[in-house]
Amino acid sequence: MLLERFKHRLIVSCQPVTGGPMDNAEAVVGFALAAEAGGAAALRIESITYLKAVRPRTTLPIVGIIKRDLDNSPVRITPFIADAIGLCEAGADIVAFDATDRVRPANIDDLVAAIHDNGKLAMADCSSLGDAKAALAAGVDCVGTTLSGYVGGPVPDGPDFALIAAMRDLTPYVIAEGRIKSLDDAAEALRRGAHSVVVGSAITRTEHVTEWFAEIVKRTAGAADKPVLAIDIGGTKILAALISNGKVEAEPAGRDRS
Ligand SMILES: CC(=O)N[C@H](C=O)[C@@H](O)[C@H](O)[C@H](O)COP(=O)(O)O
Repeated sequence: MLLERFKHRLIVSCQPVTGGPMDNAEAVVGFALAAEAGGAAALRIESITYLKAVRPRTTLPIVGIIKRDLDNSPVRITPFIADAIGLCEAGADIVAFDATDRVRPANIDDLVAAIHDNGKLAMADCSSLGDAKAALAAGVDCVGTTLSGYVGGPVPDGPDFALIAAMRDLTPYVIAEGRIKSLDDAAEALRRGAHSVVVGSAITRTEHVTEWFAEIVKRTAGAADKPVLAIDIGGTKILAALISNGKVEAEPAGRDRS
């Protein structure tokens, strides 16, 4: 089964920042081939144009999506049946779509039927356990935590590990996705029961990664001039730099929805 090809493996989402210098087919193909060279077992590609550019260059399974900004619905990921069919025809192996319980142009049953009629697998991008339950009842092949944190309120800093674990009680095919930014995050997702892990921004949104580093470097400026405390623990001397409020903070919260 196709899902077994990326069991306990990495999926790289190759979605550049919209309108940025990497937002072109050449760069997306470059990201995809670099991800494959680095050991990714599958790719997530947005738009028919980029899917058509990447498809002939790799045999890795591709999760295809189309993003749209609609006036009458907050649903962005593969909102229409025609989008799902277009992705199947352009060579996606799996079609992912927004499976949230919000006003939507196409219902989930019809999306799943269209994807399956075209011989492809359906992935539900969920925001909650309820979304996952409904999507599995509609016959999706796998569920992702993709939209957790993106359906209202502030976007959290880290991944939704609790949702990964809760989904794992419903199906073994849980794709951990969303704000997985470090090696520890990826490992923790597996420990919580993820079938595979999607990393996007931390690998293929150069602007975001640069911003994370730029911010921490800026915030830590002057730290070398602050007093350094030597702590003796069990005979081992540990030097703890006293930086502003006493800790070096992690990267700033993500803000981009591209
Ligand atoms: C919320 C939404 O629209 N997520 C999108 C879904 O395809 C992408 O913008 C994300 O980059 C992708 O899910 C991977 O997540 P991260 O970039 O955090 O590793």
